[in-house]
Amino acid sequence: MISKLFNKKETDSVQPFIISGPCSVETPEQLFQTVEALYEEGVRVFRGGVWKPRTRPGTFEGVGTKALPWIKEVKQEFDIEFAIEVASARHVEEALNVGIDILWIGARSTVNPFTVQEIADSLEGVDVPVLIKNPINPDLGLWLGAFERIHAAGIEQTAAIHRGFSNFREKVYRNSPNWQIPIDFRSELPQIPMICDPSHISGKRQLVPIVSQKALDLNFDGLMIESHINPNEAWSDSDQQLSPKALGLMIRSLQTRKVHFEEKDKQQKLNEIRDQIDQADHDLLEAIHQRMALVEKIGEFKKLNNVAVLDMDRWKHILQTRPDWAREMSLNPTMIEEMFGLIHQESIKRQTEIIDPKN
Ligand SMILES: O=C(O)C(=O)C[C@]1(C(=O)O)C=C[C@@H](O)C=C1
Repeated sequence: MISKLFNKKETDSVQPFIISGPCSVETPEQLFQTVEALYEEGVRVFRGGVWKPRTRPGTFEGVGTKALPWIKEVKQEFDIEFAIEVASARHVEEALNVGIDILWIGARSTVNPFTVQEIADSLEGVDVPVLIKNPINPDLGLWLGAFERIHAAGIEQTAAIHRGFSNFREKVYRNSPNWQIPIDFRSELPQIPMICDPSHISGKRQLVPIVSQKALDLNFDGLMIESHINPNEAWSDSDQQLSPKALGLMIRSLQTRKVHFEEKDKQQKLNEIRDQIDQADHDLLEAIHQRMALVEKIGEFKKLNNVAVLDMDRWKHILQTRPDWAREMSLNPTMIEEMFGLIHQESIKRQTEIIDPKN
């Protein structure tokens, strides 16, 4: 049940917390059959879209309010909890009236502070867990802001859902994972459980196990995965839904990891390697410090001879050679290119301060 997610301690087993269910609730039969099959696979917390925010009009926008009694019925039949997406005060009211257990705020709502505030206001005095998906654009502040609004309304049980970020002509993912954003989120709000939604990141079912495994390797607390009794016939997101059987198989095949080393000698070994990393990082900073001193020397020289700070030819040469050197050392050339981009930016800043201290 969802309470497990909020009571999880760092030392607890790393079994991921699973929420599953169809992208959309379509018919009473589809809902019942999907829940029944997923229940057999061990799923106890369910999801199902009722009101669907779609990019383009004219596509299936969810069956709406009439799905709520169907959910109430399956909740009575099985001992389960059910989560639905809400995007307005009316949705919240209708969901709570039929005893929906968990609400989630979708990516298209998180992006809009007016919408989040409307939902927050409608939750004043209510005790219900709220899951908040990341905004569609890679903006950590918006995501954190949504939590601040919901917490200010008195909601205590909240969790984050990482569903990836919109992109342009990206070929692999439907929504780019940008893993650094949920990692940064966790360093800002470490007490908030983080769930990954591999279905929306992947966009195709073949990729769902890979993204799920990656999330577990990054120590996410749970997974929200779309599953449909007959994925190919689904009225929305048919490419990314798994059958309940496939979902069960996938969950059992996921490699779960421990959060920490348990044995003392292994922890000791880790500490030794970390000491070496500390030394390597210190050397790295020494090298950057030396480089900056040389950059400043050139800055003085340029000032004396009235030469401009930016030297495009030299910068191009650096941009060509450093990634090549990186490749020879089995380093990621793109990472090294980005690193030199930052270093060059700092060089320009320092030389500008030397040449023109007023700026
Ligand atoms: O080589 C120079 O002219 C420098 O000032 C050094 C440096 C660098 O950081 O390497 C800085 C600015 C220039 O655009 C090119 C290179």
